[in-house]
Amino acid sequence: MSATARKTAPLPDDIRAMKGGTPIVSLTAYTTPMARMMDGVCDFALVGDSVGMVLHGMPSTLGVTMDMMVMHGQAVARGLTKTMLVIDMPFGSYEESPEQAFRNAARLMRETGAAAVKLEGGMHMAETIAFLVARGVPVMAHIGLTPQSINTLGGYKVQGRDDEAQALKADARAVAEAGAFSVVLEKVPAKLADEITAEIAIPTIGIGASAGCDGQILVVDDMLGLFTAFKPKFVKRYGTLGEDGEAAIRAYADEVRTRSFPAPEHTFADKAPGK
Ligand SMILES: Nc1nc(=O)c2c([nH]1)NC[C@@H]1CN(c3ccc(C(=O)N[C@@H](CCC(=O)O)C(=O)O)cc3)CN21
Ligand SMILES: CC(C)C(=O)C(=O)O
Ligand SMILES: [Mg+2]
Repeated sequence: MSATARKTAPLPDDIRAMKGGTPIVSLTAYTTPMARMMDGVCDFALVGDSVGMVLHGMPSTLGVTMDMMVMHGQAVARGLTKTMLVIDMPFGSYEESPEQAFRNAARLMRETGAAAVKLEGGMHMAETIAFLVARGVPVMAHIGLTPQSINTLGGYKVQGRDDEAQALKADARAVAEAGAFSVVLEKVPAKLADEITAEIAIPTIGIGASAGCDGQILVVDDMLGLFTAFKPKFVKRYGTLGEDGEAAIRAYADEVRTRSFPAPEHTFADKAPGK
């Protein structure tokens, strides 16, 4: 069933069941109004740790904290009734041990109402994914370009080219076998993304991957043209909100300086009407 025909949000198993069907539609969301715009249109919304870069001006996602994820998760949850909420586990909140991952995943779900968490990593996170799933935490995996590893990956580069391809396939298999209900493939060659999509039993969600993935995700501020500090090649701008906002602010500034704003209809008489 598509998100638009639903009365309630899908569950992780409903997303899993969309493998091979109509592509899964998703975007990031960090605030209530943005969540409302996509409610019932997207199948799931992700409170991404990209929030640090997009809303807080951080240079990478490494500085994002659990408290930030909880606060943005709560804001997004207030705007969703028909779209599933997924929340990123931030850097440092899950890598140490399965127990640490469970403690923090449980906090994210308890305090935000998210249906699932997402974490970065393939084979080396398989044990943690299985530990979480066994304890009631649905997990979306994220492999390929994993921005929390920017300092060991050496840049936001395409992953899985040439001799890296087999390792990326092994990561995809490992997270699927560990019980993840879906996996994000970020910035991997299209042919490799198609091969992984054909090979594993769970939906692949592409970002800079392939139209053949089982679904797609983008940072909503990127696709709206609202975030313009950088533009990855995989971003398509469907709107010009950044430019529109700048023009609106300039128009307001001009009108204030010329005293044409506020106009009479924006001001109040000293007697109430009819009195
Ligand atoms: N606004 C935004 N959009 C994103 O997609 C995003 C974030 N922030 N923050 C977290 C991660 C970081 N991601 C990024 C960040 C930069 C590039 C980028 O600049 N890519 C260039 C090439 C860079 C290189 O080769 O080193 C590109 O053209 O794709 C890609 C993905 C994806 N995620
Ligand atoms: C781009 C998506 C997949 C993400 O992890 C994020 O926004 O943090
Ligand atoms: Mg993320």
